[in-house]
Amino acid sequence: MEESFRSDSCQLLETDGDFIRFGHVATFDLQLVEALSPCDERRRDFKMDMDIDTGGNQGQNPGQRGYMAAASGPIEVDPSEIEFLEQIGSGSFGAVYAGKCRQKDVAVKVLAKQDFDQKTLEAFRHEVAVMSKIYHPNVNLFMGACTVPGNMMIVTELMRGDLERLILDDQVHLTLLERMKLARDAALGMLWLHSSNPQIIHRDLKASNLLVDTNLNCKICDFGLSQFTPRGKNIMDGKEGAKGTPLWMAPEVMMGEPFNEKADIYSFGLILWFLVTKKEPYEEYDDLETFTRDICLQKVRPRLPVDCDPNLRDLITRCWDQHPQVRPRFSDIITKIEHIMVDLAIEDKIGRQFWKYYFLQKDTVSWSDFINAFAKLLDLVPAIYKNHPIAYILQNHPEVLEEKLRLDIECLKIVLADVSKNQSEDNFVVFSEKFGNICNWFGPLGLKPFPNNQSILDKIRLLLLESWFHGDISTPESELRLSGKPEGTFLVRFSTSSAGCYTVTKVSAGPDGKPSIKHQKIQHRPATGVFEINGRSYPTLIDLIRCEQNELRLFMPCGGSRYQTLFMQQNTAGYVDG
Ligand SMILES: Nc1ncnc2c1ncn2[C@@H]1O[C@H](COP(=O)(O)OP(=O)(O)OP(=O)(O)O)[C@@H](O)[C@H]1O
Repeated sequence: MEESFRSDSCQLLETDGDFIRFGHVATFDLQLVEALSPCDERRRDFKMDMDIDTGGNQGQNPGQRGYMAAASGPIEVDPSEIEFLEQIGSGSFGAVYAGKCRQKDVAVKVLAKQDFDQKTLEAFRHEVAVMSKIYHPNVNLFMGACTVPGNMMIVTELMRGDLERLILDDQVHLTLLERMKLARDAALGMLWLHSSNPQIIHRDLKASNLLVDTNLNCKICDFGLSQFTPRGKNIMDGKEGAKGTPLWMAPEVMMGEPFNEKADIYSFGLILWFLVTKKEPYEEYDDLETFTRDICLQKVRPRLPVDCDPNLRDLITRCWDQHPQVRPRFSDIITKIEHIMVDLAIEDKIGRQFWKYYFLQKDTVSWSDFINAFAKLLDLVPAIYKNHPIAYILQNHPEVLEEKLRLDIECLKIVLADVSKNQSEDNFVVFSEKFGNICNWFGPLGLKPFPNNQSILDKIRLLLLESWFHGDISTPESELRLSGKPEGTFLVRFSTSSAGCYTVTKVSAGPDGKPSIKHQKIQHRPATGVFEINGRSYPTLIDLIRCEQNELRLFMPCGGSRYQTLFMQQNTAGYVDG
């Protein structure tokens, strides 16, 4: 039963083999070449390219080494230039190896079938030429190919692995936000393919065809080659699971009906479901006939978890809708995912709106871009300098800003900004998620006139002034700072496990009378701003510590908070009460 389920699927994979019309490549180049000046070197190159694309390969013997070298397709790679290392995957197409080519780490796909007839061979070469013209950061980089029968292989950039393995790996823990970022990357790559001329429909979009690099960037692979899938090679061994089966395939494709790029959108809906649930779709099916009937006629779809974000739920259900015309385009999907990503990163209502308004497409922004926008939101810049970005004023005319405001901004920067890995302009960046955390810890974010006359910046500055506040240190670090200190020494830090909460860590007497270090959570409801410990609530964290010091036996602040250096050179006396 299992066998027929899988082997039948390969017939379904081959319903339509000519969605890319090869002549388009030449037409496209012709338009470009006309735009070039007659003496432009590229004109000559394009001419050669066209000769090849239109079959004018005079003097070249197809099938000989050198055929592709003249085309504008991928660089022809001689098999002797490839050093094969270990096998890293296998698919219907053949085996994939990690390797080295011209001293660069690469992935090499060796075609299982090497004895194509002449027509298929030509089609394969054209296909490879089209693929080699796709350059997008979310499309696996095509580097070269060997198109000589007997040694047919494709060389691409080497990635860390595929999305399926990554998500199903128990050792890897990615937040839903990180998983949505992967989805957005994939959608960006797919939008590029769908918008290409000729349009490229993937037709075999699934988690194992999405590759992930060490920085968790996701890239599309294996597009445009599915018509070269050898019949009968879709049968997977038990270990590989249900790859190459119709699991991810749109109903219209399964039924052999005409289809368009919306078939990829259906598959993408399943990928989103996979990212949400971290489960293979349709694990309960092992019979193709039942499966096809249920998906195509009964419109069965995988079950979404009850706690799934409603916007994500809506997006997924529209993607896998039975009717292709109802399914959104990748451009809409990307915008929807971006909204969902901001919603996941930032709970605070105003914080969310702010980030969507200024930075919807970004999950990281430079500190100067952030503070310029944030200053506008909080109306921080004095009226006469309204048209100047605050980052510019801070750098060039700091004297025009009140000293208190400058200190406020320093305080915000120290809790919010991270050192940029990419050396951005000012070396500091702000992550949407960190901004969301700051809103949770110090929010809710109010606008002018500020509630209780305190802006979020006032709240941050006042807390950082307290020598017991150590902010973003880990549990082991807090224990290290308190070790050997007398009973009653304490510090307060951000909770690492509960959004918006804090932890008080103190030295107290253990059961044997010896000092031991204890951690206790301070609940904080970001929406109301109330702080709670042992059932008692306070309007601020400072009030809580002041009022609870006897009850909790908090007698001596632990030194060493990095924030204290901010106040050393400042005359902070006037700012203590806001
Ligand atoms: N560039 C690459 N870098 C790292 N791993 C890769 C690369 N290309 C492919 N792989 C690995 O090899 C596996 C097989 O790749 P391939 O694209 O040939 O098959 P598939 O898409 O998984 O299956 P099928 O061909 O049946 O659709 C991928 O799932 C991935 O784990």
